[in-house]
Amino acid sequence: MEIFKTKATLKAFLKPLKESGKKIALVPTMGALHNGHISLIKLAQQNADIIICSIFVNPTQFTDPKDLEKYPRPIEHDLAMLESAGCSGVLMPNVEEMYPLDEDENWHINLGKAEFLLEGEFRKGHYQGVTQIVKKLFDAVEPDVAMFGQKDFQQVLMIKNMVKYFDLPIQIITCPIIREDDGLAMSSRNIHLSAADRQHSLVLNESLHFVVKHFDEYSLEELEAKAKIFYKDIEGVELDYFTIANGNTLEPAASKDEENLVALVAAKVGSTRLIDNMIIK
Ligand SMILES: Nc1ncnc2c1ncn2[C@@H]1O[C@H](COP(=O)(O)OP(=O)(O)OP(=O)(O)O)[C@@H](O)[C@H]1O
Ligand SMILES: CC(C)(CO)[C@@H](O)C(=O)[O-]
Ligand code: BAL
Repeated sequence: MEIFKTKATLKAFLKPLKESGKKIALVPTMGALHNGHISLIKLAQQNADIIICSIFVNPTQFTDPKDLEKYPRPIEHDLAMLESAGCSGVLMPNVEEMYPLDEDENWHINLGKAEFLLEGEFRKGHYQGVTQIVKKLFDAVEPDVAMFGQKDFQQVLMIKNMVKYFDLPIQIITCPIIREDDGLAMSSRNIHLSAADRQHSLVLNESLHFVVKHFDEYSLEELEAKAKIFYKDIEGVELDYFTIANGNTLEPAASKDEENLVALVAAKVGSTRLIDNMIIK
């Protein structure tokens, strides 16, 4: 597995591979890898010949400086995981490599109304930062396909909008959510959960599961109300939102008959903010 600190060395590595017709996949990450990330690598291997993973904790998508500061960075562990997963190359740039210019501060593109809902409401400007770095990574790698996890449901929608905005010839593949045995969605931030938080965090999966299981029995209002009751009286858990939304617009579902429905949740568990979702249909 090759390790690249600069875009130029990665481009030089990829050039002959592209010329010989190899299909390239990019798996963008912020590191602190777990089996969710490895599932992205494995799915990439089914869709391409050469798999490039990027590890970059992107400052422009963090709205809370403490969140950025304490983001885990276990680099040796990450490289060992990628090596044994059969990843072809890793791009590990520093901040100057990705943001060399003052103009970088001016990034703004139209991502549609959904940018401002849900995560966009709680993390203002988050998706401008995400799409800015993903565009830079796409420019550096020029992949045929790129893999993103359904765990960040809204992120996938924003990336697809960014791809449309620039008319990029890149296929976006969404990977299912990988969970721990007890249902908690794997996330790099889970490492910050105390033993009590870890127990309390199960409420996200349980409330989503309830909505999917009982979807036919109740109205949308009843489902949301019942899901929110799960969060009452759990010490240290603070619900940011629980919504049943249209999977294309992320607007609250107006009717149970809509075609794409998804339940999405974000909650603070102790000092850690977690997100999760389940597709209803
Ligand atoms: N449990 C999971 N199952 C599938 N994909 C996942 C999972 N967790 C993260 N991913 C995907 O991995 C990619 C990189 O995500 P990232 O490095 O931010 O990890 P993360 O675990 O989501 O971390 P955090 O949520 O703490 O930022 C994203 O496309 C994300 O959706
Ligand atoms: C896509 C991404 C790597 C951009 O920094 C990040 O938002 C993530 O890890 O989901
Ligand atoms: N996994 C999404 C990246 C973030 O939380 O900033």
